[in-house]
Amino acid sequence: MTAKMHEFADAAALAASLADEVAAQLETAIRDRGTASIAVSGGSTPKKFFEALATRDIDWGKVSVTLVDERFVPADSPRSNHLLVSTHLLKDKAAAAHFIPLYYEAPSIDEAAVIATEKTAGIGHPFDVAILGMGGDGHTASFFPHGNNLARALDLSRPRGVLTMQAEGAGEERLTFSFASLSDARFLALHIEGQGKKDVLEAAKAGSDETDMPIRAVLNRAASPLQIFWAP
Ligand SMILES: O=C(O)[C@H](O)[C@@H](O)[C@H](O)[C@H](O)COP(=O)(O)O
Repeated sequence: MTAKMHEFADAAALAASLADEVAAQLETAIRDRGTASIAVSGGSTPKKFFEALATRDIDWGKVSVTLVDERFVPADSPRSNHLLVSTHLLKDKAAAAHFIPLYYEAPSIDEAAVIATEKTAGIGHPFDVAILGMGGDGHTASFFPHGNNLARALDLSRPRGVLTMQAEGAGEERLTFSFASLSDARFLALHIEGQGKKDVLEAAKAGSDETDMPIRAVLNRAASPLQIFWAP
């Protein structure tokens, strides 16, 4: 599917524009189907976007928010994406949203992934909005280069759900929605910032090996058009 580039003068302008677009997408979903669902990524990039989206005056009580992926740490860990979203997004107007975490205390991460799949089964068929980030190694979600579960995670023939991932560049073990869960989001966006990430994107476009740069799966095989939001 094609990718459309949206470039902005700075991160603040990008955050405002992406927040407006996402709010409009969620409002349309609520109007058409009564509810809306959004999956957001963690990391450092989304903070300004989250802060802007939290102020948008939509019917947040009808919106389910979840994570594209999560480090296998409890919500009080500084590495937790749940903590990041609670701090920067689930406040102000968006405090009324229904958040579904991916991390659950369980005897193993595999059992936590089964719980996360069950807990999120009622949303995301497809997601109304999915916001992806990208690492400097070309990972997105927790689709890390040479990850132990990467082939399964990128296999669009597999069922929707949450998988585990271990990889050299990932730090903690990860929980991640599969590509099949994210690929057909009604609004599928990649939010990256800085010249370095733009260079990584160009390198990804110049090759085809998804094991080396998993973002290539999203660039080349996503079911929905990919909206790339970039600021210097
Ligand atoms: O849990 C995570 O870290 C994210 O979901 C991950 O996929 C993130 O989007 C990239 O690593 C980019 O992170 P930065 O925004 O910090 O560069």
